[in-house]
Amino acid sequence: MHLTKVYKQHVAVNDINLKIKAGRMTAILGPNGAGKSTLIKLLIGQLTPTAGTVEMNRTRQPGVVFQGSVLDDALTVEENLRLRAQQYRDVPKQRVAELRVQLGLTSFFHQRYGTLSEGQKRRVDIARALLNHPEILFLDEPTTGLDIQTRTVIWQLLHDLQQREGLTIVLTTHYLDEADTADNVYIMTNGRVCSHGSAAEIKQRYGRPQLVLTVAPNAQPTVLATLVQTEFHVTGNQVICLPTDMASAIQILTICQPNLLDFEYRPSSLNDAFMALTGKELT
Ligand SMILES: Nc1ncnc2c1ncn2[C@@H]1O[C@H](COP(=O)(O)OP(=O)(O)OP(=O)(O)O)[C@@H](O)[C@H]1O
Repeated sequence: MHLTKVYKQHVAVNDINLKIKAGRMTAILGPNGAGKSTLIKLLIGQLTPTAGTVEMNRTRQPGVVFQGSVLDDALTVEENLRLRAQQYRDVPKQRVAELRVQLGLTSFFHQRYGTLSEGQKRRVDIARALLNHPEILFLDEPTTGLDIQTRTVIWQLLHDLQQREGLTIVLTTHYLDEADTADNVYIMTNGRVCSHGSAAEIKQRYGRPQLVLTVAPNAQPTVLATLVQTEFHVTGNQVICLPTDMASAIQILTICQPNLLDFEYRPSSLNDAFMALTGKELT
């Protein structure tokens, strides 16, 4: 609550209130330098806040996956996991074998960690963080630097863990499509949270749907005359309208139909919301 972290003069995290819901996936979305990693480090207790407190109801230590791995390149996947398992007091013997199956590590289980692909490494890192059966798993940008297929696999795996095991997941990302599927999203810029809620709520609050009308030759004046109550701009033979909701988009289409060659309806996206909130695109 009211978490703040100041590095010398720089305020990296500025008075942030965060509520993590048990058994859900929470995404902290923001561009590079927004303060996401600092926030995660405050939540797991790796950094001491300059002000504010963290309250966590849990019995076991949380699992944490950092941006850089803590595993040994020269050891195999199995050796790494067995070694790490020994560092906890009560990890049952079969836990490593369980995670091998659950995270799909079998085909490279006896391969040295340093020789794995980035996606394979990420899976082993997640297995390592789950050795002591944590109730909550923190991941700092788990999919950054991965190709799109591998990102999808890792993302699916995290959703499965959350849904099947009831694991609470908190992760940072700068990919909008990933945040879109989380249960709860916090949008961060310059150390502050500028919006939070479900992706659908944020889109509804800040996003604007677009209706793109491709207008028949010479019909533009007629179409524009009907748009008295709608914001729009014109590019070539296209009129880009910003209706307030789907119902008003349908109304525009009904009135303009005789003068249209084509149309496209684009529902509001998290990117629109991000732009509306920050004036910048999240790239
Ligand atoms: N140890 C430190 N000393 C001074 N400034 C720091 C330190 N760590 C981070 N910062 C600064 O704090 C700000 C937030 O950094 P942080 O790593 O939390 O951002 P981020 O959102 O995680 O970015 P990225 O996506 O690039 O990891 C940045 O401006 C960064 O330069």
